Amino acid sequence: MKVSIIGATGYAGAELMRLLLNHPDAEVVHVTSESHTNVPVSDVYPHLKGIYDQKLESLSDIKRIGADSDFIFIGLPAGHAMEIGRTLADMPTRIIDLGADYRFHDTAVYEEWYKVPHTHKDAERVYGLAELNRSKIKNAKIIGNAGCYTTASILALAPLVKEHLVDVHTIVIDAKSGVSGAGRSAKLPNHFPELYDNFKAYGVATHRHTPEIEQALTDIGGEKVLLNFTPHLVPMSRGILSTCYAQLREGVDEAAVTKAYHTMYDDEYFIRLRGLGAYPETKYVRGSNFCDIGWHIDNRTRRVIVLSAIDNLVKGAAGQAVQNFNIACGLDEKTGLALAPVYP
Ligand SMILES: NC(=O)C1=CN([C@@H]2O[C@H](COP(=O)(O)OP(=O)(O)OC[C@H]3O[C@@H](n4cnc5c(N)ncnc54)[C@H](OP(=O)(O)O)[C@@H]3O)[C@@H](O)[C@H]2O)C=CC1
Ligand SMILES: CC(=O)N[C@@H](CCC(=O)OP(=O)(O)O)C(=O)O
Repeated sequence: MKVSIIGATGYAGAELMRLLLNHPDAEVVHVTSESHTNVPVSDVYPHLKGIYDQKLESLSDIKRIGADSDFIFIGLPAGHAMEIGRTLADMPTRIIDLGADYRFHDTAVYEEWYKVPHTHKDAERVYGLAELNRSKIKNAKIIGNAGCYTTASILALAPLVKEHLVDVHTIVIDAKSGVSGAGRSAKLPNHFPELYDNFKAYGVATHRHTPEIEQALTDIGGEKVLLNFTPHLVPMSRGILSTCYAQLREGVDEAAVTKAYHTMYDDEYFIRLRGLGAYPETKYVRGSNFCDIGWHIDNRTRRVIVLSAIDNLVKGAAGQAVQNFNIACGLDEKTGLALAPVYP
């Protein structure tokens, strides 16, 4: 398969290159950047020297790049992928967007939270969270790859919501991310003295991943979900730990909770059930496509507390995109992704 990466100079793009260059069924034919056009990508990312020295191109010629690619992976800020999707709409090229443009069923929700008009409302698109949407991803023209905090949080809560074990109006998600989640461009809150030896929340009650998590959990349980989501920035480069709380429905016990996780995930290679009482850590998944999940029950408050850990750049972005690519190509989902985490 010939694949191209739009926005290859971003962190998600760089991680896509790492994974796709090692993928036995993918050939990376075009990589783009507007700020480093005509420069070898290995000048921007010296860790790729001698492995991939392809010159970066501008996306101004996206039709030619599209015509030369079976798949286009897009790693641009929100609001840019839909223009590409529209331009390539009549071509056979398939699109995997790592941003948010194609994640919502209702583009009005996107417009409300992302504050930009949606310009490709009638796009044939599917939500790209493999464990939930495999059959639709298989033949999709456009895959809206799930977000990073959202992947960790949805996977943690899905079995509880699916089996109706919790009151869906009581869900609280407290998530922590490494700073690569914010992208490569310089921003004051991510400047070393602001970040190092510090721990801070942001986006309280306003973060854009809130409606995405609500949409997926509503789809799974069939009951409208409204929840609280609070993200935090941690002074590490990669990783997300999501701590999710919900009130158990009457009569639900430890055994029912544990059974729900095993029923949903026992056959999922990338979900590692660490079990009741376990403490997943970001370091146990670093550089890999795994999502580790552990659950706890507080019998005093009748709350279930679920912990999930992912690498934001892998299962939260590029790895998930490659998993979706594998499904869309009819390949084994693990192709190019059977990587042990980097430890320590
Ligand atoms: N980082 C993460 O953990 C995750 C990121 N994502 C999503 O992936 C996408 C990329 O994120 P990330 O890699 O972190 O972002 P970065 O900021 O690191 O990279 C952004 C990329 O987009 C390009 N770009 C920026 N502005 C424009 C523009 N106006 N027109 C064309 N190209 C532009 C940049 O290229 P250049 O400046 O060289 O032209 C660069 O290649 C986003 O939608 C993000 O939400 C999803 C999940 C996790
Ligand atoms: C730490 C940090 O800043 N994280 C980003 C995560 C969002 C992101 O990268 O976008 P996706 O929606 O494509 O996952 C943020 O909070 O905006």
